[in-house]
Amino acid sequence: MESETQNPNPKASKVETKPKMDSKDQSFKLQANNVDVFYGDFQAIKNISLDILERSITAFIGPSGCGKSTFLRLFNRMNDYIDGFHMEGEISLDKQDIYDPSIKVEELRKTVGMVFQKPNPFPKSIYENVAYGLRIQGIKDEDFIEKRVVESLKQATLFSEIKDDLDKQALALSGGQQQRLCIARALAVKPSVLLMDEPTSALDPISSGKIEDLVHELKKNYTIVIVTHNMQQAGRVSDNTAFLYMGELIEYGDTQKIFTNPEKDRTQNYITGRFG
Ligand SMILES: Nc1ncnc2c1ncn2[C@@H]1O[C@H](COP(=O)(O)OP(=O)(O)OP(=O)(O)O)[C@@H](O)[C@H]1O
Repeated sequence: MESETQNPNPKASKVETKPKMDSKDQSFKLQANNVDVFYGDFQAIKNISLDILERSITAFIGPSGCGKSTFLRLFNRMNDYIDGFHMEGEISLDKQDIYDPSIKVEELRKTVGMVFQKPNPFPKSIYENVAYGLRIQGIKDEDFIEKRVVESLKQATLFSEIKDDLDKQALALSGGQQQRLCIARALAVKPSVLLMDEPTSALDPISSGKIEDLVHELKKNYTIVIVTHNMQQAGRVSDNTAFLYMGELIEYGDTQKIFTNPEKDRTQNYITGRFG
């Protein structure tokens, strides 16, 4: 067996899995441990381990098809119903295995909310879109619902724009407003984690900027994981960045470091636009 002393640089190929903590009372909110994902015979995620800090923003970057969305969706079990999906390894939230048979997926998704690439409001009023998650929980107290709707719309920095139009069709809003509405809808059930899969890719630069500001603001109270193809965006909004390539985690750590002085050539080539 090869001993470490025979390897001149044993750390050269090791991938860091834990980001640096800002303070001692921060902890890891989400953890992936030796995770493999298969769609039928195809392996989309290859032995990824990675820890995500609470109240931080973590970006997943990498070329199309490298597994970013698949990996993101593991954290609220959105892949479960995909034909041929199979996972090995462990994903935990607050140190609890979320694939344990005792876990109720609906409960998990209250804690781990998701915002998708294309804004997808329901064909209902603005108010009812945000109230939806509360109503399906069986909450009937209208005063409580109204308070939560207003609070969530304010958090999503949409309230001032639509406060006189709460009964208006959500689909009549602009794309950027619809996306903020979807964020308000996700926030209304009081999650602690928000997964965002390319949340600004369908939006104009001004709307994208508003979402970025909002994400930054939400970090105070939420753990946010964002998939993005936009390098500038990853650099601007995230604290830590994970670079994936062909299903593998190539590099993970402080965003500024990844973007200015990455450890791996592949990361350097990707962030400087040489492929992807
Ligand atoms: N439902 C599915 N069935 C079979 N293969 C799939 C399925 N979804 C994704 N894949 C494959 O898994 C791999 C990872 O896909 P995934 O969508 O996670 O990548 P991605 O990095 O998010 O890509 P993009 O940036 O283009 O959205 C790809 O090769 C893709 O073709």
